[in-house]
Amino acid sequence: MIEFKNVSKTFAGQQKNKHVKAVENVSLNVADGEIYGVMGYSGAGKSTLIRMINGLEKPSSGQVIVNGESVADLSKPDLLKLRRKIGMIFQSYNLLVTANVFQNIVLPLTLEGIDKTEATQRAEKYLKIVDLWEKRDSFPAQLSGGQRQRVAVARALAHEPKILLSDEATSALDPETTESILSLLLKINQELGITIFLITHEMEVIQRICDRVAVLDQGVIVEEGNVVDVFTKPQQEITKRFAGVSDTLGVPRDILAPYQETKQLVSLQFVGDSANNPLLSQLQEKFKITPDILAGSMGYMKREPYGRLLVYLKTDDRSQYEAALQYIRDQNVHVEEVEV
Ligand SMILES: Nc1ncnc2c1ncn2[C@@H]1O[C@H](COP(=O)(O)OP(=O)(O)OP(=O)(O)O)[C@@H](O)[C@H]1O
Repeated sequence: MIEFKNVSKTFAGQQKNKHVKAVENVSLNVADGEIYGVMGYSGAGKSTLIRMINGLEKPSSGQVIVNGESVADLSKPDLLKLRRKIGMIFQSYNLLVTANVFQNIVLPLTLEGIDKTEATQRAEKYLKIVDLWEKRDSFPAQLSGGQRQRVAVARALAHEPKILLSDEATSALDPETTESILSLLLKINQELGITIFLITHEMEVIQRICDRVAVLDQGVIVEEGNVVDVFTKPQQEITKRFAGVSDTLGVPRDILAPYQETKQLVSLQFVGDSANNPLLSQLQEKFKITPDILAGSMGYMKREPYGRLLVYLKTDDRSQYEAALQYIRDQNVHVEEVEV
């Protein structure tokens, strides 16, 4: 549905002959119905990348192909048609402040030439989907950040797009509101079949809703794949930083130092069914190991339960320890020894 073929984008810099390579030789494929996330720190090139999908930026080389058509080669009218099939939401919502919620949806539709009855019906339908029908007469200033983003989502959906682009849509929201917007995006993807392409610097966003992820560093994709694989077995340093795998789940290193002597401090990651296994009590039973839990977290990776634990595997018998590690791996739990 969306394909980047060896795409690079270079901007002229402020000084003569100083060019900025915002995106470099990016190739990726987003399938119909997928939620695809691009993650990277500020300045990595995420905005440039997403803006090439709806032709707001043109590649310096390579091609961005949407629905089989090269975006940069489209005529003006065809580009406009394509943009109608692509909705976009932003961190800053971009609502009309002088219009109420209902008008915020209806006005852009009528400007596009859709008749008033149809526009009104769509506004009602999509405001109900985002659960804001009761707020239809309110103005943006009277809404919370999460509600404003819901209006923006309804406005995008009212154009009945096949693709929704999300540019840091939850970055300005608190964790609870972020969760409600992310579950809305999941619902839209599943119930309306809309393909979602999002950019973010928040790992939680990727983990919660994306099927696949690309990690962008200085314009280059350094790692790409299924979200569970990328986060449980990150290859690149930057991905590890995002995933916090080599991390100690926030436990200060001086607290961990005494555990480090025996080198039996491990981090465990459980996904899906393995999250429900009583693994630690099995270690005790089978290997006479006393696990000391130093930190832990539990959440979801998309719909799968996902847990992490930082555990000290207490035993004087090194061979039992090694056997326990193997046993943990056999239970499909990802285990890594932690260096403090
Ligand atoms: N129009 C432009 N002219 C010159 N340089 C630009 C332009 N747009 C982006 N850049 C540069 O390209 C690089 C990538 O910027 P981009 O905005 O795509 O990154 P980003 O990952 O979206 O960052 P952020 O999360 O901070 O928005 C940066 O070095 C930026 O300064």
